[in-house]
Amino acid sequence: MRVAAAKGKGEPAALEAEGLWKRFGERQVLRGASLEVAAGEFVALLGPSGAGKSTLFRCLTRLEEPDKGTIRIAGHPFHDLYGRRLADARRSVGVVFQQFNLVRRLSALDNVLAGRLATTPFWRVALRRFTEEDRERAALALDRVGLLPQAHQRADTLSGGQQQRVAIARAIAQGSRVLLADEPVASLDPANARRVLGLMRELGRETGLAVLCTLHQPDLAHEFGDRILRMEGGRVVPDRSGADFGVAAPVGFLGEPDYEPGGEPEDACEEGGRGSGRVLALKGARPLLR
Ligand SMILES: Nc1ncnc2c1ncn2[C@@H]1O[C@H](COP(=O)(O)OP(=O)(O)OP(=O)(O)O)[C@@H](O)[C@H]1O
Repeated sequence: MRVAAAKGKGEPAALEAEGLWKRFGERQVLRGASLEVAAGEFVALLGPSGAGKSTLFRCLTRLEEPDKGTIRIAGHPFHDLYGRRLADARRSVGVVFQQFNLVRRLSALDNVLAGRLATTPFWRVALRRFTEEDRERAALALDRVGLLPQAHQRADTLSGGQQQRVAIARAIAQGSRVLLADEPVASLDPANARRVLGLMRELGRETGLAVLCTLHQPDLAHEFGDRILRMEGGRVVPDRSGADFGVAAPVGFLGEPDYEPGGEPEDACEEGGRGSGRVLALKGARPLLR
């Protein structure tokens, strides 16, 4: 079974994993985990502690090698790349972790510039001579997450929420098509958690960034997710707990309709493409299965 994204006809998913298996010693953690995330979609992944969410994420970035299975980014195979080609392709996948993954003693701007490393010759990095274009791109990304005034502030003096926003800016600056966020709000207070999740969702809608985000709080998953999946028995399955929360429509519909006023949700759904996942969710908050 594959948990499919709502996307346009013939359009590849931004992220597609199929049949991922991963074993650590006697412990079979992934047992054929499959999922898709469409461009612009925010998919929340729930699951109890130890279910294998972080393992899945590490496999999706190839920080951990899956024993079996395929991974595609925008339709291009990612699972069989090595060396320079893997490093280049990794730029397409931004990451935000629970433990703020910034270089603590570097400024916010330098941390965002680090996202440009894959495209910058080594001598430029060694001499910290980034091009004007790199600097402008990094500054624009910081501006987008509301942190331009903190550009020269050391990362370890920023609040937790600000650090996560820097990590998001780094993904924007490196031109990622997919953002993998592994419990990005676990260490944040509720207001900051909502701000970070809201930012990721907005970016998806503005730029087509596909977001896969693990969460421990089902209420946040229901508030922000266009679709909600769950890790169970080493596989990814649709989350069935929506009814528990009385979820009918995702917040995007309540606050930011993205189809023609007066148009039927079903019309938008038939059209497919960006945004159709959200409208599809209106038809019952049920993910597509194929
Ligand atoms: N490198 C490793 N070596 C051995 N076992 C591992 C390794 N990484 C993960 N595991 C095991 O795999 C299982 C899944 O761990 P994982 O961190 O993926 O779960 P999780 O769903 O992310 O949990 P949590 O929500 O608590 O972060 C656990 O039993 C864990 O001990």
